[in-house]
Amino acid sequence: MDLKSTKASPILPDPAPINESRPGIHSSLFPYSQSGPSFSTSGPLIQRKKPAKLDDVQSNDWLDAMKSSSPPHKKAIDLMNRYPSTLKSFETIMDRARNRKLVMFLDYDGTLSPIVDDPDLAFMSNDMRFALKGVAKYFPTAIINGRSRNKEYELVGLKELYYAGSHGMDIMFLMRDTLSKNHRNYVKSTDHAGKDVNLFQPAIEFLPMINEVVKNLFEILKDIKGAKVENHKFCVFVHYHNVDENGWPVIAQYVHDILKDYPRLRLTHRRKVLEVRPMIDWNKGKAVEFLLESEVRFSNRHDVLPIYIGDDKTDEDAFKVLKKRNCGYGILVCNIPKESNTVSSLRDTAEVIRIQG
Ligand SMILES: O=P(O)(O)OC[C@H]1O[C@H](O[C@H]2O[C@H](CO)[C@@H](O)[C@H](O)[C@H]2O)[C@H](O)[C@@H](O)[C@@H]1O
Repeated sequence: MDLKSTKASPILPDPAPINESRPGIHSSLFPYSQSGPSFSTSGPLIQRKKPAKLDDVQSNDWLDAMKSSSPPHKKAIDLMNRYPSTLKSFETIMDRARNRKLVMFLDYDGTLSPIVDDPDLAFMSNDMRFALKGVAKYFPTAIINGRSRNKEYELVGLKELYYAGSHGMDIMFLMRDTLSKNHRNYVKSTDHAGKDVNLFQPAIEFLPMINEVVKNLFEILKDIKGAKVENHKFCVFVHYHNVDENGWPVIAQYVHDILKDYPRLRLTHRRKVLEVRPMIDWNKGKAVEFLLESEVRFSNRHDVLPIYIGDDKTDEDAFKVLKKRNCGYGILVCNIPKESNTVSSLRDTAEVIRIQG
């Protein structure tokens, strides 16, 4: 990545006026949408009352999106024609890795730990930890996930890794004075071993706003049985895995009511999770480019072989970067057919352990 480009702000320009063609729902609730009022840090007044009508979410796509993002678990289908098993091409990958600097990127949820209904119980196995430690001994290894950086570290617990939390909006990397001087998105800090590190936080100006939203969501959803709000520093997640489907419209309306006052935050639908994050041009792919550049000075080197293993839609941004640069390998962890920018796949976390072993 061109270093100069990291100095340009990834913050998207102020949104345009409200989209009148979507009555009843604020257009900021659609990805990269355009919408009204300017940046507010004072925050809306949240009144904890049951939404009288559910017009906003019912007359729009919210409920449909919640349902279609949360289908019942499908039976595993053979993916081998579409994305052949990485286990089969592993020798080829290792051949290409000879005389090159391999750099490993991994997602956490669904990649290092199996997907479970309660996000607090998404632990990785000791076998996985052991395998990961083995990889990190020889190659720079980074975890890039939607959770907060601290949470990632708490779950993985290996000091020798790089951690990029909040979908890459909170990257910890080693000191490079040339990179870190006088930029508002760089923060000096220390890692878990007390070593000096830099943080790159492209959404740092959104922090007060996100904190307000977290507070309001906790307050308004606290009595909804099964609803869970997760604060992941630069993103917030509302899980409704354990909420009865009749309660989904109420959750949708509450979240909608809060977000309509924050046009610079966007909402995405994931499987039984609503996700709120800053509307900035930054994602896991940009985080990969950033780490490759800051840690291995990638742009001047042809001997670097990045491998990215992930299972989620958000990992596709990283797969796309590798594909566009025509370098390295994106590996999809998946046991159902879906569109992806990878060329090979692993079925589950057990296979992720195998290729690291
Ligand atoms: O980095 P990602 O792969 O995009 O995932 C980030 C999210 O991970 C967690 O949610 C996912 O795993 C949960 C535990 O297995 C599961 O319950 C949920 O359905 C998955 O979406 C985490 O809870 C979220 O806050 C993260 O955003």
